Amino acid sequence: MVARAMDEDDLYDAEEAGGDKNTTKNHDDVDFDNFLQFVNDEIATPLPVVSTKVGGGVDGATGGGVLKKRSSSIFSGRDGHQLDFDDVLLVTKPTKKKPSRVILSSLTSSFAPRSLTAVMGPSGSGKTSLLKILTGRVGSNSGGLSMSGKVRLDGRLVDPTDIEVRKKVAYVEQDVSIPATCTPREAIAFSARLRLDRRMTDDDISEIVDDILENLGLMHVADTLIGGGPLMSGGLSGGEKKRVQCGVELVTRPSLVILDEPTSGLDSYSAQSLMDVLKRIADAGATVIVTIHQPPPPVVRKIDNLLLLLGGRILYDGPMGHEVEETFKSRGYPKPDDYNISDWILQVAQTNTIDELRSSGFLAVDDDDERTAIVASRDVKRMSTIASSDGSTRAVAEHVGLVVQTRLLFDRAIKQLFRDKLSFVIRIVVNLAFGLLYGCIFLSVGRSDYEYYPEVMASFGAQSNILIGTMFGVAQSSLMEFPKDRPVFLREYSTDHYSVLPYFLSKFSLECITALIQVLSQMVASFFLMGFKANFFKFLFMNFLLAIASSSIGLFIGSCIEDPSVAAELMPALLVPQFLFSGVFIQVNLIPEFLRWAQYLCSLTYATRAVSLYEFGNCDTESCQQLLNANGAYEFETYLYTIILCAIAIVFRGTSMYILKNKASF
Ligand SMILES: Nc1ncnc2c1ncn2[C@@H]1O[C@H](COP(=O)(O)OP(=O)(O)OP(=O)(O)O)[C@@H](O)[C@H]1O
Repeated sequence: MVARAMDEDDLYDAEEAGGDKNTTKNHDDVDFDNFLQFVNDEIATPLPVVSTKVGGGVDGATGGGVLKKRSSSIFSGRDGHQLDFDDVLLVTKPTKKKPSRVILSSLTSSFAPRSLTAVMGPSGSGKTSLLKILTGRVGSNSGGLSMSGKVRLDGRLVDPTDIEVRKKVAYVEQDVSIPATCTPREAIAFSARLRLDRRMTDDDISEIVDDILENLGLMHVADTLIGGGPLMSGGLSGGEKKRVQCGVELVTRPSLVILDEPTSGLDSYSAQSLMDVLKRIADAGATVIVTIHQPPPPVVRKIDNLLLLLGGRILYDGPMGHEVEETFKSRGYPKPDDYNISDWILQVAQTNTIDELRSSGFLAVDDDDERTAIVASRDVKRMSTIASSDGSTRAVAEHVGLVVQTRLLFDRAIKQLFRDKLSFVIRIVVNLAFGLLYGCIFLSVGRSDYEYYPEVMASFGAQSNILIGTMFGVAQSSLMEFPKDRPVFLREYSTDHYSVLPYFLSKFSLECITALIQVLSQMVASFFLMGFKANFFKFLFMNFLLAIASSSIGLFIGSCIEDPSVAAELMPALLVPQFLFSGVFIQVNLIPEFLRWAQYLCSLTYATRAVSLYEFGNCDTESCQQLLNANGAYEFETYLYTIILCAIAIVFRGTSMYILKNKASF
């Protein structure tokens, strides 16, 4: 394994051989120059990049000794990013009922490379909000919030919401968003294959994956389904899932790692092990920032710097350890012997009022809420520029192309379908059962000679029933499935796993397969009992197109509306009017003219017309022709109905793609 890890490092070194470190840096500079619109500054002024706090330990040699030390890909050296933020203010927008509330009060601080910084503070003090701003998940346009301030990466002003900036930051959110049907090994390997250099062999990838699994203490569950969801019992514990999410981000050897409560839900040994991994990554050169609640002493020893927040203000910003204790002691809060430091500082923060803390010298006394930070030791511990690298910066990797991205996504989706097969099997069984029911109710309606109008109407009703069943069934399942995929897509897209097109292509391919099985099961059960005259395959094809158009509508609603229950409420509003305008309940020519145009908005209209042409088009009886004319079936050629349904599917899918891309990009 060691030999493998070195091979990989050699590969990176070889990639770099063509240019020195400055080449890489200049590349970054060019990128950042495009992102300087943040708070309307036209030209970024490179700051003298400083670290205000204590840097990390020496390369790879520190840590609590919990884990086996060895040369490893995730611990190999890199250039960290200096991250500064200046006057970051986050307030809720005032409404008629609620006045504006300050969440973050003009915070200014910085995080240096080669250091592990803990962001601590009581619940609600603004830790997650700060991380969301720094990682671009909250921006100046976030609904309900107003944000201002400046963020600099390596001294250059950037817009953290810009997708290109976001891709530089490995962000592990509080909520886990890994597909439940993957194993930890598959989840990490998926991320590695898509985000690491395409020239890596499968063996290289599996070495890296093993390395991460081992270091994150996940080997014993490496091949267990992550689980979760109503139909998949068992699976990993919350803490294990969280570690998988960390592994997925650490696979790229990131230079800037931001983790929101990575140790919550972990037992103390696992928390210690994870912090040891993060410390070693910081020692390798990365800038590592974590939010954490009351870490025990062994974890505290791994932390280089502390940013302590209270009510959106900075209470302490400086080195962790002895300096924190001294600062609190000098301001009248000496730590009692039976307290550990993290418990003590949180107790002080929570049991004293802002005024008391101010009068002790903790917060600025000039009563200016927007300038409240004291920066412990800032003057004496100022360090110069970006921490130097140990010379093994990774060159920009060549990622796999769109075809491989699509294949990998499709493979994962197929596995997902098979592993979560119960819900799919239920869907098919329900379709078969309904198909049989329809078949029995409309038994042999298609075997009449359609002389009388009620015979034609019965057959038309039977066709409509099949089509409506398809429309509801497919749109519903597409809408129900999407909330599971949505957070996964948003995380993976924004962390540079793949582009939007492969995601939609793989999803579409799988949906074609599942929709076809769904439609086929219903039609096999009903079509022959009903005894239609139409060609089975033509009917099946039109029904399938309606299914695809309907699933596209489901996807569209799912991408617009985050809350699945709201989306489910909205669904009937989009589907039910289709019965009214497609001639099922009332002939189209009887609908008042000023409303008749709505028929053209309904996918069901086109499918119904095409199918009735297949069934009654060759029938010369007056009844058949009356129905076809009344419902406008002759308005277009049959092939045009096919084209229109395809166009509906494309428009709704394209719009969903656009909406999701924008959501993930923000
Ligand atoms: N979108 C929002 N709209 C309104 N208020 C918000 C929003 N996001 C966060 N807040 C408020 O900002 C405050 C800080 O929230 P935040 O999640 O950043 O705290 P935290 O320190 O991470 O808490 P915890 O440790 O419990 O996770 C809270 O009072 C929260 O209600």
